Amino acid sequence: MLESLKQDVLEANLQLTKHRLVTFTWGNVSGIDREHDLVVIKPSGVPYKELKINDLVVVDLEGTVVEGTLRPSSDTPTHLALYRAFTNVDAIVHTHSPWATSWAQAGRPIPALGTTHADYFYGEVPCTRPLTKEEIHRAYEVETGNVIIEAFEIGGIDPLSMPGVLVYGHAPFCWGKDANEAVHNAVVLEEIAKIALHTLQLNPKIEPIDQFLLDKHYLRKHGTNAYYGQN
Ligand SMILES: O=C(CO)[C@@H](O)[C@H](O)COP(=O)(O)O
Repeated sequence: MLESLKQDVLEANLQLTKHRLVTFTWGNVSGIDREHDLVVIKPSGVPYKELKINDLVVVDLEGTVVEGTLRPSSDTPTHLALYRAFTNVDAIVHTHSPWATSWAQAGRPIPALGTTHADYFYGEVPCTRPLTKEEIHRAYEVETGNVIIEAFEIGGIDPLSMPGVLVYGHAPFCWGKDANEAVHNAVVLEEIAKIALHTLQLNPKIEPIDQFLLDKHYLRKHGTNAYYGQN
């Protein structure tokens, strides 16, 4: 089942190592078939170089394995929480990319310091609050999803204009309309995390870019009158 989605999710998972967003078996990519509410996700702990399409696991939104012989990613509950809450997101990627992970471990949102950032993320990339001890003990991966949802609800942030988040003390999650776009956004997040850190080292007093410049760059790619590129 879902052969086309599986192929997209497999290729996206393999892109994580190509773009050096993960080491060993860290990270994971999933995609959802919204017609059937079924999610295809990477199996837990399988080295990417050994990953095959039949290793991918299909789960429903409650996390029940519908197809597959391997255990799904340990982060599956986080992906499922996000799919339930962000209904216009159809693929999710989690990485431990070092620069974005450094911001997450520092508990700091990534400010929009330049146009590279503004082309993809409409404002600062949020960082969640820490999970409480109770949340960690009760349901770590589910609660990781819940603190992401909470950050977007409290901030009034649209997941479509902010396709990424930093989980406090952990690492980033990104998403998109398909698995390839989700990984693309994760690559950009890693780039802007690196650029932002260097920018602040060069000038600790630098302020985020003005709203009109943020608007100009974000909307030229993503607005109703977007004109960037060829299509
Ligand atoms: O965040 C973590 C561990 O901190 C996970 O991303 C693992 O790094 C990958 O887990 P699996 O998807 O292989 O279960």
